[in-house]
Amino acid sequence: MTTNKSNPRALAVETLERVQNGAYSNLQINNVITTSNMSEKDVRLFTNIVYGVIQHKLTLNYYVDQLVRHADKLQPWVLALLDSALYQMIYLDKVPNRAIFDESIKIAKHWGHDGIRRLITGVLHTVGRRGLPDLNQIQDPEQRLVIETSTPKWLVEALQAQLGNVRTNHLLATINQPAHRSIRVNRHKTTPSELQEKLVAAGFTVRPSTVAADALVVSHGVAAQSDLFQAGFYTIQDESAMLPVQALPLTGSELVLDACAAPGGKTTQLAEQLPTGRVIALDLHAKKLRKIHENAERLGVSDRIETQALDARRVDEVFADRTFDHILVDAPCSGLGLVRRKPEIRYEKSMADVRHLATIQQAILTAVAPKVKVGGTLMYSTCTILNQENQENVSAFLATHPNFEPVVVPTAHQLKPDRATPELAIYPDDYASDGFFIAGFRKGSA
Ligand SMILES: C[S@@+](CC[C@H](N)C(=O)[O-])C[C@H]1O[C@@H](n2cnc3c(N)ncnc32)[C@H](O)[C@@H]1O
Repeated sequence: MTTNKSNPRALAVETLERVQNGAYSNLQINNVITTSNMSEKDVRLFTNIVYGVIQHKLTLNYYVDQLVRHADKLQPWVLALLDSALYQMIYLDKVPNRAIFDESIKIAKHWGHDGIRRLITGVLHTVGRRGLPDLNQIQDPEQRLVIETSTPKWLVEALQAQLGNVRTNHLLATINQPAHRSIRVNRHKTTPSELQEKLVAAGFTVRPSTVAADALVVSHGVAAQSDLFQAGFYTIQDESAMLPVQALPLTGSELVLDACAAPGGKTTQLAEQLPTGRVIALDLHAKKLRKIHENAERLGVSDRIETQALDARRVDEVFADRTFDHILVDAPCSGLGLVRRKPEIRYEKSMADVRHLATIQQAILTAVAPKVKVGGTLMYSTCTILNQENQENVSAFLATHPNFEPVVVPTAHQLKPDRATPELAIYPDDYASDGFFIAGFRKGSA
């Protein structure tokens, strides 16, 4: 199938087909944008259609099932075309139906045979005349929530059990809103107010974060394309992801283990605060370590970082007990807190994955615990929002490690005071950041 490189709708259908076949949406989107010759306005439409269809996938599938007999037999590209046309009709107020009809039918004609053109024309005209199938026909309230919010049943049930129905409804009603775009100020080179001034002078709109002390929130401007980024004045990182390092009591000369470190967002954050200290950064995958070096070079802190490919569950083979002043375990996790940025993540995981990851997380915590010096801190974090990978791991760790006690996670400057608890769970609808979880443990004795 060949696509005109400047047609945002055709490129969106092609991209959606690839995502249906297992490709990552953010990588595909970046790839298409860099190789296409779309205008800025068309890039926005293309991105909006791809993310929008993925965000509303279960809702759109429901409509297609109601509107097309044997929808399960449709070829992936035909389904992607129907989904993207319906998405535009339902969710994009500013795009006239005429344009959606004409463009979709043109794509159907270009790629398909006449039967497909007739199918697409028929479906779009039916919706134009009679409106959409009514979601209230779905009798079971839980199934209705699954379809309305496009969230798999297992995840709806897990959230309801954890948060209750009211909070779950609020969270699911907001997961398709955009997350803040934020950057972390490189304290090794500048200060938040100085960088803010420089960015404003370069045409950006930025404000200090209410979540993390070293974060600025960018509402206008492409942070990854600025000369200030290339010169290492900041790194791109979510506000909530800055909190685990911010919560460590660093004085500047410590030896810190970052047990699950690539691509190095937190390794470099640690290094920026250790002028006379050192970070040992581990990752299971050797090829990911290169990214840590690239980031550290750009930020000017590479001489404070040592990397090593190692399974964190095997630290005992390499390091003596009580080697590190502090240890950070930013664990491999299901990543459900990133749902605003990676909308497909909710369809890719299952409760079995969550439980499997929880066993790995516990094994990592157990393996690294002896390597913390007495009086040092073991900081645990994930970018997920389910208790199974968070609070349940904390309870299991404390139950089996009586020599550790929970420490209050002193968070951001303006977080709600009632959040100053031993554990900090941030949900995506709290501050429009990624969902994150942080818990700290201080070692009281060997
Ligand atoms: C959540 S990511 C870390 C993100 C990183 N801390 C940052 O801030 O940029 C988890 C990382 O753990 C690594 N990983 C997975 N299993 C591991 C293990 N058993 N030991 C060490 N690293 C592991 C993954 O390759 C992945 O890079």
